[in-house]
Amino acid sequence: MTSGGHVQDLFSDPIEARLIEQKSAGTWLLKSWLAKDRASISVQLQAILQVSPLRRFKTPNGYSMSVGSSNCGAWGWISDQKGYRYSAVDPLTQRPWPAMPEAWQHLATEAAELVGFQHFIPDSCLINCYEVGDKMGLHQDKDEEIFEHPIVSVSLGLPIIFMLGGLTRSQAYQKILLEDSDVLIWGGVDRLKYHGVQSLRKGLHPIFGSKRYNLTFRKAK
Ligand SMILES: O=C(O)CCC(=O)C(=O)O
Ligand SMILES: [Fe+2]
Repeated sequence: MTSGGHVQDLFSDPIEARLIEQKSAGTWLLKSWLAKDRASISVQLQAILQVSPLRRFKTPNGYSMSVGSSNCGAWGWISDQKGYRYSAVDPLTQRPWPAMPEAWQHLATEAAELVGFQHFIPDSCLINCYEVGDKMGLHQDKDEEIFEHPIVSVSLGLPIIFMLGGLTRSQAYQKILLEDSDVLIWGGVDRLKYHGVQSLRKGLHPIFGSKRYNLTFRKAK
């Protein structure tokens, strides 16, 4: 192998770009963390969506959410006229949500551990699919029974700007670029921070096409 080829190999290996950035007292960004897993995650994701397809949940005031959503794991986050909550049954299929792949649970547990959150065993994975123009306004994740565990959020496909705000809606937010294979973790003093994402911009990703998927791992119950 020529030395040029060797350098090329090193720098084209996405694993080389793995990096941990602390964004706030209780928030960490793991850059390119899942690059080596994304092809298998994509296959597992499509299998899950065959069983429990993406759908746009209705908010309690009757609007459709901008993103398409589904779940896997024991508990799925849902929304309808009755409010936001966790359900063991997919309201679309009237069957339990697909099981959370073991590899997914492990990656979420390991990522949390890496930044100091022990014993995080998620029982819920919300799947969101963003198409061009889709966004999510500032909100808190507060439908879980306890807030001792962090949120582990995996980004796949096209990049998006994540907004990390404060503990009140009116506080200024920092912008965090989330790219394919990044993992964002927030917990502890940041667990109830307002957050959201800005509109997805047009693009084409080699595996995920014109979309961005987000997997949000939580301990719901
Ligand atoms: O798509 C994201 O990165 C954030 C999603 C989110 O905050 C949620 O589903 O509660
Ligand atoms: Fe959220």
